[in-house]
Amino acid sequence: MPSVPRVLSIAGTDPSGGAGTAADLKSITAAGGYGMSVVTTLVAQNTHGVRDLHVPPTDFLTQQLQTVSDDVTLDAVKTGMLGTAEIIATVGDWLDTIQPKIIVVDPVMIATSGDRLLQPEAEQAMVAFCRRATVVTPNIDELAVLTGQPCAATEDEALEQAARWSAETGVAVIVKTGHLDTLTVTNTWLSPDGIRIAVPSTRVDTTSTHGTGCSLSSALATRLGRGDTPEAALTWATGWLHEAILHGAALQVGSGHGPVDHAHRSRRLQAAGTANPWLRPDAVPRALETPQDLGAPRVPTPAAAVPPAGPWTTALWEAGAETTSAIDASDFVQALVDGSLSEADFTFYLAQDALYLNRYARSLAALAVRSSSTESQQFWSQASTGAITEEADLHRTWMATRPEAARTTASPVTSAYTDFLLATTLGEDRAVGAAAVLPCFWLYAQVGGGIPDVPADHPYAAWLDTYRDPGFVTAVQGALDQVEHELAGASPAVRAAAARAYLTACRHELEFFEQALRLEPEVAASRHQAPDVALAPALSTDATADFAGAAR
Ligand SMILES: Nc1ncnc2c1ncn2[C@@H]1O[C@H](COP(=O)(O)OP(=O)(O)OP(=O)(O)O)[C@@H](O)[C@H]1O
Ligand SMILES: Cc1ncc(COP(=O)(O)O)c(N)n1
Repeated sequence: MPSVPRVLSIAGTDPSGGAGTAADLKSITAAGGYGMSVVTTLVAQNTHGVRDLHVPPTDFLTQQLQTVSDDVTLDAVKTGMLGTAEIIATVGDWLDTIQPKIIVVDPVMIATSGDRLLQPEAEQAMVAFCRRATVVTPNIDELAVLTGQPCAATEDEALEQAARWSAETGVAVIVKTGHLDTLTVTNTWLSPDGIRIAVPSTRVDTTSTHGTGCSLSSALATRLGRGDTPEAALTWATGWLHEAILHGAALQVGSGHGPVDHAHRSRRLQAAGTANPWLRPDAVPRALETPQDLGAPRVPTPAAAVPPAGPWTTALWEAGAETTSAIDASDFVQALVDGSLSEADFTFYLAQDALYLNRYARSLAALAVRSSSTESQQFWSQASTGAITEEADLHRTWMATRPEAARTTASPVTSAYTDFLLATTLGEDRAVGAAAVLPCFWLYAQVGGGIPDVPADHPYAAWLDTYRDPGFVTAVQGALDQVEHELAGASPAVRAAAARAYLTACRHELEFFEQALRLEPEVAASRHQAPDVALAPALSTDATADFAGAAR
């Protein structure tokens, strides 16, 4: 199996780039595959709808298909808009000859705009075509046509329809609840033997959903084609698409139902991977005589959940506003708060947090050693004890049942942050060290202050409560008092170094939060290699139980 799966999309076109072949190629690329494209129908459409269709001669479709398969080994094939019974028959014959290992069929019938993309008289041919698939991805209306049932009004009804059809045909089905009026959109993999793998995500309030079905099926085909298990493939595809939908509107493409941002994740990773220094050389002057020397805030300053302790910490808060706002708006924090963060991502985050806290506690102890007053020594010592106690709590509660998380080692992002903290608290002036440890206190309290009350069944309710703990807020106030005092008494040059350390630590915080979203589920994939044939029936109940606890 090559590491880059070779995936062929067989679909219609969308010159505005949101659906069809364009969406498929972008999704295959985003999912880590090499995308290829055979065109069934030329569609003159944009974000408002379809204006015209042109169907090239079927002979030419056959030529396209054969030209690709004569030359390239296909790890997965995804079909989208087929349009007519003749095209369905042509693609069906070709598939029967080639017999690709993975066939994902998105039985496209009607576009979001309401335009027909499959001739009504071809519906039954499409139903029969679906029997060739490894997995089909109908929306609620397409599921009704497939099963010959009335349109399901609830998720349970849809699951029941799909389960019956799957058992009868031996083909797995993804039940998608995007078209139902539910707060959570769930994609459920249903195997013919009744096994269900449900992957929920929070519904995004947006009109940028043109091409979501095309994108999900292409990403799924790619992940299955590279050997992922059904659970790993569907989890990845759903999470990636959720992010793409969230950021679709920002593309400002068209004035109807806009596309999703297929490339959002790669753009984010590219930005995180640049070698640009975090701080501009002129971000902080060489010396700070007064707090005002730090300059006016470049962006609107969010209200601080725990107020600054005086003019110096006010100036630091204003200077760090850009990063503070970015943390609040980050996908990780949003997903943690709305509960859509996957358990694997959350477990990774907690495991890194435990490693972080251990070294953070040492940095706080270093400040205690170097303190010049008894009060200050007491404060840093108690804070250090608090951090190490919290680490022990994490191990006792969450990680005790997740041995692979307890065994993990520090990520590059965690190491960079803790190395910076230890080097600064041990090697720089005490005021600089105090400023460096402040963001961990202050920005956690900030995230906590912005969290709405969550229902008791929220998966991370207990963890979110720790952010708002009154004892923690008192500790934050104590840290602010220390930094305010240290800066007031420091030289202008040391104050400038302290401001730089504070801003650098703010940025480490942002990277620390977001790192869980940069994980690839390699470990899960390699532990659960996809079987060679008939993916879905090969899944055992034991395997499904194991998925639930699989680490990345
Ligand atoms: N508003 C939304 N919020 C979150 N996820 C969504 C939303 N709309 C769609 N999705 C995601 O996109 C997937 C496909 O969406 P949907 O159920 O609408 O399929 P579809 O009708 O086949 O798509 P298409 O619009 O391309 O025809 C869903 O299963 C879900 O993962
Ligand atoms: C060529 C082609 N294939 C599929 C769709 C469905 O996508 P949507 O329902 O989001 O418009 C489409 N509009 N065009």
